[in-house]
Amino acid sequence: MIIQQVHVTPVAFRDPPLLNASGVHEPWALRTIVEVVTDDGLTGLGETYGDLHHLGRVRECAKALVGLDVHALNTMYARIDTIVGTGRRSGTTKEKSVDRVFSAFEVACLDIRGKAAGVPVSDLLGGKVRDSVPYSAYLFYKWAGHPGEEPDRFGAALDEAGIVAQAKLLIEEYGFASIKLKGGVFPPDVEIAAIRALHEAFPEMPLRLDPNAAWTVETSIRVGRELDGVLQYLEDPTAGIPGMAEVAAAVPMPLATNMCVVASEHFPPATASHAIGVLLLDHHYWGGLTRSSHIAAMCDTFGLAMSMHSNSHLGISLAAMTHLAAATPNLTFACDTHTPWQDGQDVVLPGALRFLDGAVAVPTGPGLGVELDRDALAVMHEQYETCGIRARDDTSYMQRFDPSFSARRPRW
Ligand SMILES: O=C([O-])C(=O)C[C@H](O)[C@@H](O)C(=O)[O-]
Ligand SMILES: [Mg+2]
Repeated sequence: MIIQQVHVTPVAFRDPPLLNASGVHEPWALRTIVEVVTDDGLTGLGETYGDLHHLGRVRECAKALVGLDVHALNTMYARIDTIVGTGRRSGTTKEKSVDRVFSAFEVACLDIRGKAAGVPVSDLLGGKVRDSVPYSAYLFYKWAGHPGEEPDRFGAALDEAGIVAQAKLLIEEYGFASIKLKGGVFPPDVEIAAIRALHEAFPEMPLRLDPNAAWTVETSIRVGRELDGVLQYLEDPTAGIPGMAEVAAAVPMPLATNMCVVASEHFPPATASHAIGVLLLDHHYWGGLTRSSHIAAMCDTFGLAMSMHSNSHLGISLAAMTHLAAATPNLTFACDTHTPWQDGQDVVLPGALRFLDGAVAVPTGPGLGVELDRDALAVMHEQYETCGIRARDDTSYMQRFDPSFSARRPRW
């Protein structure tokens, strides 16, 4: 199974104006689609970030993988390290860049290996321990529509009533059984009120709040204490391992992160200081599915619970996330997904991945279990060509409408 060709296609899809601590999502989200083709005619799919700088690296590395066997993942990683890492960056930054580029190719190779063996990717990761993977309703404060455009079908969510209405809509359509609110948008008391309103509207549902480190240690402790008994976990209230450790020691609920533990070298200080109780896995930056399984084993060793992080993504990523979650015994909590916000837009043929009661059934066919929709890929690539966006920049987009906006952290 020798790699003969690698196709790398940037795509763009519509994204609603979702608010966060950095600003607001632009009208188009970007992704890069990777297709690895072997000499025996098998094709594997991968999906990764779409920013131009990253796309350039993915393209450069794709050429270096031609001629390798799809099993030669260590050689593949070393080649990518030579191109992306050596001499250009050091430490965590270097490792993260290599992992980010490697991930899409690793997923595509696992897709091929699963197809060749006639087994799902979850089998290659040790076998599924659950038949379906629960996801949470990922709520965002949002504008009714992008400025100058018609409102989108989700409408505005700029206060607690809007957030509760959004939760109702997503739960009705997807059946989610837990809720995450993206915070760091309004002063903490406003977001506390939104969480309380959600608790009142959905008393049985586990709730999480993620302000993306928009708060000081003091604010984080105050919010954590006020939301005692209401939050399942509090995600990245403040920046950095030492700050998180201070908060963790003073609040009743566990702290989760996709910000302060993002490379292996963060494990020793984070575990020694008990900074986090939950790690959000993300194969896109942890170096693919196999390496993510190793991270899960590390979490098991250190007694950390697990959930999964997401960014705006399409169906190849959802399939990969679902296989990984299915084969991760210690994945404790429902995973994040941005799928509802893509509202049916996808590069894979419909039908393979379905949400039922908030969960996606683990595909049982060979490989990832999703097939590329070539027409959709062409349309989304054309959208990429014409949309004018080449890198995600929530802050500049926000500043177009509010020049005084600052993404400084901590803000409160
Ligand atoms: O858990 C998180 O930090 C995220 O999901 C990061 C994302 O980039 C989110 O903030 C977003 O889509 O704006
Ligand atoms: Mg987060």
